[in-house]
Amino acid sequence: MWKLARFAAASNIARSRRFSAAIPGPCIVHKRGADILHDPWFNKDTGFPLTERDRLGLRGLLPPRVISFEQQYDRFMNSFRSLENNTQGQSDKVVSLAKWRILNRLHDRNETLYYRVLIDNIKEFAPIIYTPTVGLVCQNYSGLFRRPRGMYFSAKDKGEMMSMIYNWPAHEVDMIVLTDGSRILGLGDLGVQGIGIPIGKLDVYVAAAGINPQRILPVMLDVGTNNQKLLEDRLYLGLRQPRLEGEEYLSIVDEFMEAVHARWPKAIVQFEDFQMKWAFETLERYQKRFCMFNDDIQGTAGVALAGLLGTVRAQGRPLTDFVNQKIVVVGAGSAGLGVLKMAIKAVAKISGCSDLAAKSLFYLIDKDGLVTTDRNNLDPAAAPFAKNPRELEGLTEGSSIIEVVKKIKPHVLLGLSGVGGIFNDEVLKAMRESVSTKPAIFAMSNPTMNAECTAIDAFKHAGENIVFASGSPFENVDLGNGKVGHVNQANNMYLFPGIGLGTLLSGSHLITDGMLQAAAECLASYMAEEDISNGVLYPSVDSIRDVTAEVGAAVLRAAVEEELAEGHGDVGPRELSHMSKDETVEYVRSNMWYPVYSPLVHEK
Ligand SMILES: NC(=O)C1=CN([C@@H]2O[C@H](COP(=O)(O)OP(=O)(O)OC[C@H]3O[C@@H](n4cnc5c(N)ncnc54)[C@H](O)[C@@H]3O)[C@@H](O)[C@H]2O)C=CC1
Ligand SMILES: CC(=O)C(=O)O
Ligand SMILES: [Mg+2]
Repeated sequence: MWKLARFAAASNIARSRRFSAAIPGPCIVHKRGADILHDPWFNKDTGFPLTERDRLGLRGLLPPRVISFEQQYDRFMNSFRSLENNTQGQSDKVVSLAKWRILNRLHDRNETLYYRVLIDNIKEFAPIIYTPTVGLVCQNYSGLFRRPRGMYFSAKDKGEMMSMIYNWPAHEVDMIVLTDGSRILGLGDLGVQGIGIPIGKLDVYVAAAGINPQRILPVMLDVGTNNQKLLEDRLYLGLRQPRLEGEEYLSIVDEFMEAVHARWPKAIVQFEDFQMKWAFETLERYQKRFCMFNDDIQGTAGVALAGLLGTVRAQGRPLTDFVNQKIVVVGAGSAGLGVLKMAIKAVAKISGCSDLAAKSLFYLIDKDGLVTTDRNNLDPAAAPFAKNPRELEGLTEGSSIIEVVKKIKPHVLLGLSGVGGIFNDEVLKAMRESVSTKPAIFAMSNPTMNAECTAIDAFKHAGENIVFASGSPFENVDLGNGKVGHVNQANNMYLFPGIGLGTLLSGSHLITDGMLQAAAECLASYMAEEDISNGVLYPSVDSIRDVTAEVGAAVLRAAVEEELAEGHGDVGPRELSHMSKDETVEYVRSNMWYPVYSPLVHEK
């Protein structure tokens, strides 16, 4: 399974189809006139052809000239570029929010054009609709709020959810991203303002996986907030009460999950940015009952694992050498522990060693330092990864990052702590003594200001031969003499879209460890040897649709193998099981929605 095969990089369909002449199928619309102009799904702005204006009662509601999609696209991009020029010299925050606003306005007005510009410019726009700017948007949500997007279920809705779910206007929903706002990126409890995260994640689903935007649903479960500043903010839009705890909390999530399942039994629910205790508890509670996964625990684990395997290859070593690596993980939360769980299984599988032997490679550090069995009140979730201090020469319970790095000289230093800058100059300099020929530094926390270190500092202090990855994007680093330090983006966006799409097309009712492992293996084998040896561990965000097609196919095939695939639409389980690997990739790719103006046909 863990053999590496370079998948033929398929051509970038999004680019080649940009303004393709193929005539799209008609789209039935049940409204007319101004109602269509105010519906972002159907609205074409000035792009409605004259015949359509007649058919739909739009004559006179628009200026007479018809503007082509290409012209509308260029007009938007020109406005975006002018905004960039006009905001030069202003603070990053002001510029980022201005960019988010202009994209959001388009999203609110004309979804087809919005998703087209997003797909075509994903590398440039992902940092605006996703991390890091989405973090800023969540922090400023009350002020930025103009119109609602998605659904809000609050503690006050207890007993009502089963009927409320029918308030959502779309008949079908494939993909739901759900948060309770309790751990938004590395920004902590942002209460109802965390809705920006499901919205951003689902935009990535549309751009990367071609999930039809009419069939997505961002959801906020507002059970209160423990963020005192928000509770005191007069303009805060969520419930002004402390978070529900214990059974009261779980009963709200249970009710929501039952309601979703009742209306859309096949919808996939992605849990996102829940604080650790609820992230693990809800995963445990629902994974065998509903089609769901936790992106921070499971999606992140696969992306990190692909990176760890990449670092073994970057050293010119075979994957079986994974078992000889020393890896320090800083952050024992949902993300860090998810990574450890999956990575330990992978080491054991690749090298044939026991889980215990595999565990010995990893050193776990949290806010109280090195996690050992000597710790009082050792968190049960972290306990399986705690070191026995008797086996650690020179290190003790609570040893600091710098002490651990100096002593262990790890191959990899991986941060999922949410604490900006904790890989300080001293820690990074200590990585120069790493036993690896190509030490790896993964500063995976988001958004940018919460990254454990910057890319520039990593290359400056740890040396030019490192492999570097961050959760939010950084520019590549100019090392002088024409050399460039490559910055990888190690973000779960490389996996969750494929996990969702592959599961959807398989028709599986569950998302199993096997399906998630297939996703991780696929990403791990995506990059060619030559790229890896140059420190390029992950593909460019530009090719995210290609990556997602491969990952989706891997997930689908795993579901077939586990006999969970029930098929989707006209394609049943037998047809799925007869597809070759390449045919599966093509099948997944051909099911990606692509934004074009469809002729609208009115039906009462
Ligand atoms: N790149 C990616 O794809 C992903 C990145 N993340 C990021 O990872 C971070 C953590 O997420 P979760 O694990 O869900 O959070 P969490 O709150 O569950 O865990 C944070 C962990 O960091 C530890 N920590 C806090 N201060 C520390 C310090 N000074 N030194 C060492 N450890 C410290 C805490 O003890 C805790 O174990 C967030 O910033 C999040 O944005 C999360 C998921 C995916
Ligand atoms: C990327 C992501 O899921 C996070 O930072 O929480
Ligand atoms: Mg997350």
